[in-house]
Amino acid sequence: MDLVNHLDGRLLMAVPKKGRLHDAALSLLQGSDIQFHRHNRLDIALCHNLPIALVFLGAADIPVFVGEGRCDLGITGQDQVAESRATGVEEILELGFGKCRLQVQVPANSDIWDPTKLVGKHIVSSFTNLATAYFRRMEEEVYGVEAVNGEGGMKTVMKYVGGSVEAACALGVADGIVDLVESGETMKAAGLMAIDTVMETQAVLIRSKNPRNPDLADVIHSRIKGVITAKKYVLCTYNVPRTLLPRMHEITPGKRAPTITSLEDPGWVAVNAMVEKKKIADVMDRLEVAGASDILVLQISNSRAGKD
Ligand SMILES: Nc1ncnc2c1ncn2[C@@H]1O[C@H](COP(=O)(O)OP(=O)(O)OP(=O)(O)O)[C@@H](O)[C@H]1O
Ligand SMILES: O=P(O)(O)OC[C@H]1O[C@H](OP(=O)(O)OP(=O)(O)O)[C@H](O)[C@@H]1O
Repeated sequence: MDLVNHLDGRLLMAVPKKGRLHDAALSLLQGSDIQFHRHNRLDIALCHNLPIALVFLGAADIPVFVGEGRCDLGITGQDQVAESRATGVEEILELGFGKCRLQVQVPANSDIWDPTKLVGKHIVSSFTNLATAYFRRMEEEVYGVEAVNGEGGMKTVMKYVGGSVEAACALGVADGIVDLVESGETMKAAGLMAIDTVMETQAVLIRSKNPRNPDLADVIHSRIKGVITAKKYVLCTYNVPRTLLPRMHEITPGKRAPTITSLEDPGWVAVNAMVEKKKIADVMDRLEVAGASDILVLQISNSRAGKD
């Protein structure tokens, strides 16, 4: 198949080809009804039902390709967007997965508790741009802005390593590292402890500032937002005497406002309201105490809200 000719006029969407973000990104595409078949070993897949092609790339390369306008949309980590320093990229939607922290770590048995104590020492990271900017701030704290901008500041030595960054301290290559932490298991297993957070990150939908087909980019944005909202919320429905509505409104304000429907029984109403999944148990307890009955919780399989 002549893929290059088939790409003509299609919106190009970059997706992580492996790693932590891959599965969740594919699940979002599936929920958004972006249908494709990826041929064995091919990093480009044409969609059957939309004029889109998916481009499977490393998470770190995605902001670069989108920033240069070679791809129009992309899914990657906020950490990768910041590290890439890509200026042609807009972060348009936080996706709620791939949540972790980029942290400064040192050997757990070291007496370094303050990151300024690492100034002038050896640091290893896969995020050398973010780590360099961070240690520049530390150097400014220690030596003052003028000294660091002039020749006086002692430079922290930054070394790039593409993977297994946690091994650097044990190998004697680094005094500290800057790497991602989620559960902390990897850090603990490597005998390290975190002493500061450089940034919090999660997966994000990014868009080129000049997409090939802005209308289609908007449609995909909207579909993905619908899937995210559906995953985040449930629909809570219950019956309640109309007189109790003000209190109910406080407990279930809904996303915009709850829907109130009259019941055959005069004086009673039915209420429908979207509630964040993580709060639903507490909300049900409070509704019951406040006098609601017939409380039901329904999963939302997809959603589309108006503009915020
Ligand atoms: N433990 C984690 N928990 C949650 N999200 C993570 C975690 N580790 C990484 N991420 C997110 O996933 C992104 C990709 O990290 P991952 O380790 O999967 O790299 P990768 O795709 O294998 O890339 P590489 O080609 O550098 O190996 C990170 O930039 C970060 O946003
Ligand atoms: O705090 P934790 O839950 O242990 O997660 C942190 C680890 O996850 C990431 O690596 P990943 O396992 O994706 O593999 P990689 O080193 O090949 O990137 C990251 O680079 C850390 O090493």
